[in-house]
Amino acid sequence: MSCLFIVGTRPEAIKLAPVIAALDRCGGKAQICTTGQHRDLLPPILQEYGLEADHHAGGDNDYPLAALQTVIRQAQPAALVVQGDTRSAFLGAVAARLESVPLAHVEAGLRSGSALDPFPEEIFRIGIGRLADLHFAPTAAAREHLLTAGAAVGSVHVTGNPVYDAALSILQVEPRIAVPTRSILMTVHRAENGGARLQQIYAAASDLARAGRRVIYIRHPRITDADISGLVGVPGLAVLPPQRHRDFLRLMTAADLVLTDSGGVHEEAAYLRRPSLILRDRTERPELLVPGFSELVGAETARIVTRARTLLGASSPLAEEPLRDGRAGERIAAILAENFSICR
Ligand SMILES: CC(=O)N[C@@H]1[C@@H](OP(=O)(O)OP(=O)(O)OC[C@H]2O[C@@H](n3ccc(=O)[nH]c3=O)[C@H](O)[C@@H]2O)O[C@H](CO)[C@@H](O)[C@@H]1O
Repeated sequence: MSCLFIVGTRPEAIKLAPVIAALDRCGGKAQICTTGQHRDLLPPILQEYGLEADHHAGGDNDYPLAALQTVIRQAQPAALVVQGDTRSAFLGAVAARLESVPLAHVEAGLRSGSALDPFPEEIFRIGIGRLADLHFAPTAAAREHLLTAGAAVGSVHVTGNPVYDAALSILQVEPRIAVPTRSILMTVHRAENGGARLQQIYAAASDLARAGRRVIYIRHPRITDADISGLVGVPGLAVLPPQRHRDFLRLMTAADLVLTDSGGVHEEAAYLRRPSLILRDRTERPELLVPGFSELVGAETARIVTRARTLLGASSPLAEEPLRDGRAGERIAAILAENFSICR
């Protein structure tokens, strides 16, 4: 018997790679199904983690529900595994239910407190939470959210988040990038940070660069040339294409501050003990916020610049977290194996 993993985006690949590797170590079979969601970002990350797709549900269709159902019928898995809050994960969850295949959710139970922010991710998370049979919650708080929403006690397992396993393993691999010091590393791509908000964030980055900080902005495919036209020629500000995970984490390790609206990057900044400003109005990861070290700042230029100056180079007050031990993938794989007789 096998588990079928839906992997539509870069972060799903990063966070599921440790689970797939752990299943592999116990002799279990994992099948991987990609979708067309991150057409450009996904292949290099799969390659970096030594993963190969067994199935593809997508083509030109952005909403590949029927294609996912066809893949499930071909693959005949004992269970389907989705991760996080992407469109691929949500459609995978719906397809599993329509095909009467048990559904497991990795990174279950995160909640921002508003069904529409982050949009559309919170809708997808809540929806998957209603559909899943097994929930792998990264924290005790996530478990509580699931129980409050009516999940059965025995269906929720607090496992930690495999994002930390991935960081631990990929940082063992030799980087291929020159890493500047005294820098600010920035990523922005959430749907809610478009238009005027994006330009406010860019204005803050430009101010910090002009004041003598080296700002490294890693561009996401969602960002257009027109979006970044105002950043061209700003002294001290470099716009780089998406990086391999090992290189991106090296840039983060050397940075004095991380500016981001990405949930995964927020988690990694906490893990690597780098101060961070979260360019959002809400987060589903409140446990990572610490005044003076990791703060929610929204998208207003003056506030970002002021808080950045305060947090630059701050040292970490975070305690060691028992579940950030690089073994979340193992814990999840063991529960999958036990429930679905996957491992020999
Ligand atoms: C609302 C929200 O926050 N939802 C999240 C969303 O993911 P995200 O917003 O965290 O996604 P991104 O920012 O695209 O990826 C981040 C990963 O990419 C790596 N990276 C980055 C730049 C680069 O040049 N090279 C890299 O390797 C980086 O280190 C990190 O690991 O969906 C996930 C899946 O369901 C969820 O888990 C997660 O809650």
